[in-house]
Amino acid sequence: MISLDIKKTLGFISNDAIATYKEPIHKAQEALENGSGKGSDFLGWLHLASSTTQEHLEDIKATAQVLKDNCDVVVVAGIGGSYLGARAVIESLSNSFDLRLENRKNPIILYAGHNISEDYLFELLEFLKEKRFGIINISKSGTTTETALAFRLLKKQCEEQRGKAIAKKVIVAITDANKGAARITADKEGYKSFIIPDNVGGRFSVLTPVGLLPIAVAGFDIDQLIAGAAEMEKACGLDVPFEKNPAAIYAATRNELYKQGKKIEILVNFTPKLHYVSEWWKQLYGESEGKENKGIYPASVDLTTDLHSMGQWIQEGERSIFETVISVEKVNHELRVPEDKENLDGLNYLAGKRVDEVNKMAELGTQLAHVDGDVPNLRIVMPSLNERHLGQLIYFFEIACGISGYILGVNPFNQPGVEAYKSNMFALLNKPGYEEQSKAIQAKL
Ligand SMILES: O=P(O)(O)OC[C@H]1O[C@H](O)[C@H](O)[C@@H](O)[C@@H]1O
Repeated sequence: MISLDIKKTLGFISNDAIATYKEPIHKAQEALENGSGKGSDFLGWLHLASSTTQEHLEDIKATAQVLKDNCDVVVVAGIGGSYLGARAVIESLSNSFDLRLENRKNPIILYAGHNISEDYLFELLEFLKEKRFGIINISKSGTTTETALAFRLLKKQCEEQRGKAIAKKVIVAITDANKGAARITADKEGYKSFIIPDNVGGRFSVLTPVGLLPIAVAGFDIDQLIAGAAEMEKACGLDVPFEKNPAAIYAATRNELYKQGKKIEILVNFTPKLHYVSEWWKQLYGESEGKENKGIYPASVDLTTDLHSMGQWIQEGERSIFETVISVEKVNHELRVPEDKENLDGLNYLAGKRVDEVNKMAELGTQLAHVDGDVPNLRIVMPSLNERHLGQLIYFFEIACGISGYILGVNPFNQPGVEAYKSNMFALLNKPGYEEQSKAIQAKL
């Protein structure tokens, strides 16, 4: 089971200060459970894992099998909550050189619809030429421009390359039950489709087919992922005492640090496999808390890589940061530093040691240095990187986010600010219906 260690924050905030959150956090938890808080239309994620049926998982696995049988490459088209969760799990569990592996059992997973780069899309379509590829088109609203644009291009190429009949088999839609262009297209074309429940917002949707289908196509165990999340649901339940509830302690600690002027939380890992877990986490916390002119700014670094770029700032820059380190206890492979007779590099003092031992000492040394540099450190310990622990981590962050947002006093389940760039873009592109905004924006240029 993953666990949380906040000892290295206690030189900055006191246990007593954390204890003052006991009552408000209990109230926040009750509000989540009873649906009496802000944004209560979007609490479908709260008991999603424990209420997921085997039948639902089998349906997803069967669809994944169709894609596996018929595709060498599957493109996941989606943005924000419609791709980050899947990518976080897939990249955590995949071989670091997955794209280069031959004799594959599972399709290569590629991503699109998360940018509007012409070069990216051109090069993707070039790569897909003559490949047996399929598409998972993911959009809760079914109207997101980035995703719709990529899907239009991908669908055309898939149909031209593989024929309409096969295209219909290898294109799957994950979207709203009734609304949006993605739903209309899926129904008209007869694609297999999955529904994103109304009451699950994009950034909380990784344990719906949004995350589960791509993860299953990539060959990972979605039963274990859901089982892990359900375990964490129990560990963070309303009946668990405050001191024993990791999500409550995380929410309390980060809110207290924020109150003490620590405005930026940096999520830290020591393995590049977790890079997209940080990207997923940034959306989860950024969109949930960053509103009404408040909210901790969620940032991330990959270490030790970024110690050689951002390390200086973290050690000695403005003291407005704290870190949450995700520490993986046991790595999956064993590699020891070889003895070298000449020892030209002076590394013989490490001979015989596991590479991970070196990494762990880098981690410990970094933590101590940063704490000495006045950067409070939280530590989330993952026993190992597998589906079960990732499921636990996902739910831990989700429930802590709901609680934390309520403590902050915001609605953690909306994202009104995201619309501003969209309406400007539509106005600039003269989208029908935006005539007034088009005129107004032209006057600003
Ligand atoms: O799933 P979609 O409706 O396409 O939305 C994709 C993403 O973009 C939106 O603008 C929101 O800010 C995100 O919360 C969402 O995850």
